[in-house]
Amino acid sequence: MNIATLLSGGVDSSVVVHMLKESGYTPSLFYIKIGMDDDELLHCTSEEDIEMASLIARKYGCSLDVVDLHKDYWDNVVSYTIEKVKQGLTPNPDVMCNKLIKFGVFEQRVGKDFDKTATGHYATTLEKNGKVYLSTAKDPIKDQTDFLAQINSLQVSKLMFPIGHLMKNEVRDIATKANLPSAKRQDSQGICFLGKVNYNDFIRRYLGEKSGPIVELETGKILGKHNGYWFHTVGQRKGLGLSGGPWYVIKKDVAANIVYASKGFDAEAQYGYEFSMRDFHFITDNPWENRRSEIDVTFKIRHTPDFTKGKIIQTPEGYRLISTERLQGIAPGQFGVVYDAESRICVGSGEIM
Ligand SMILES: Nc1ncnc2c1ncn2[C@@H]1O[C@H](COP(=O)(O)OP(=O)(O)OP(=O)(O)O)[C@@H](O)[C@H]1O
Repeated sequence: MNIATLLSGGVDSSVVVHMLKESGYTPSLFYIKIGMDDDELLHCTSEEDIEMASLIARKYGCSLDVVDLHKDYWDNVVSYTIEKVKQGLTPNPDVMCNKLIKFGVFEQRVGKDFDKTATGHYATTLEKNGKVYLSTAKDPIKDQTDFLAQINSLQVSKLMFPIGHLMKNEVRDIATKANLPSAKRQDSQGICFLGKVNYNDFIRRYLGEKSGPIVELETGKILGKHNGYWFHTVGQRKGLGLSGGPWYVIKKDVAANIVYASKGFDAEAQYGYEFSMRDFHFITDNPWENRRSEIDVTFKIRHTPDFTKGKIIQTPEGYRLISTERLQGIAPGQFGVVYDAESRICVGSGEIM
C-alpha cells in the first residue's frame, strides 16, 4: 500500500510516521507550505517546521517533498475568510483548510497517486454497512472532528488517522521513547497560516478601520467606540475596551456599523436554545432520510471538548437544532457540527444562520 503522509514537523504527525514504519510501511512525506515570505506583517515562518520534518524523514528513510499551496490557500481559504468577515459573520478557516487544501488541492495534485493519505488529526474512521464514517477521537480534549466536518465520503474513505485511538500523552510518550526531535515541541495553534498571524492585523490589512458605536442592547445607550464591526464576534467578551463589565457582543448591525453589547454573565440576550443551519453537508450519508420527526443528536457550535445534547429537525430552509441546554454566543457563520446521539459518528455540519 502506498501512503502519503502530511507532516507538519509537529509531534502528532511525526508520531504518525513512526507508527506507520512500525507497521511495515514507508510513507512518502509531504510538507504543505503556506504564507507570504515577502510580507513582513503576514510572514509565517516555516523554516523550523521544514527542518524538523527533514530530520524525521531522514530518521525513517522516507522521502520528503515541500508542496507550495500558497496561492490555493489564498484563493480559497483567505478569500472565504475575508468575505465572511465583511458580511459580519464568523468564519472558520480551519474547516475550510481541511476541506479545500489538505484534502482538496493536495489530493488533486499529489494524494491521487497514493492509496491512502495519513495525517496526525485526532479523529477516527468507522466502517458500517460497507461505508466509512468520520468518528470521534479517543481523546475528547484533542478531538478535531469538528474541523473535519465539511469533508466528503471520498475523502473520509481515503484517510488514515493513526493517532486517533491514542490520548495526547500517549502520543508524547511514543515520541519520547522513539527519540523524535519533535517530542518536546509545543502544540501548534491550529492550522497553517491564519493560525499563526495576528488575526486582527490580518483583518485590518484587508478591511481597514471604520469607527462606530458600541450600543447597550437593552437600553440603546452608547457605551463606547469600536474600530469596525469586523473586529468583533457574537459571544465575544474580551477586547471591547469597556469598563464595568463583563460585556458581551450580542449582535451586529453591519449596514449601520453598530456593535450591540449586553452586560453581565447572566444577561439573557447572550443565550439561546436553538439555531438554524444553511447548506447542511452530510459527510458520508444522510442517516435521517425519510424521518420527518425530531431526531436526537449531539452537537458543537465551537471548538470545545464538550458535546451538547439536542434535537435536529428538517425545515424548508435547511436544518434547525434545538438544544437541551442554553447556548452562549451562537455566532452566525460558524459551523454547527452534528454527531449521533452517542457522539461517535460525526454526521456533518452546516453554517449557522
Ligand atoms: N504545513 C503542513 N504540512 C503538511 N501537513 C500538515 C501541515 N499542517 C498540518 N498538517 C497535517 O494536519 C494535521 C493536523 O494539523 P494541526 O494543525 O491541527 O496540528 P497538530 O494537531 O498540532 O499536529 P502536529 O503536531 O502534527 O503539528 C497534522 O498532524 C498534519 O498531519
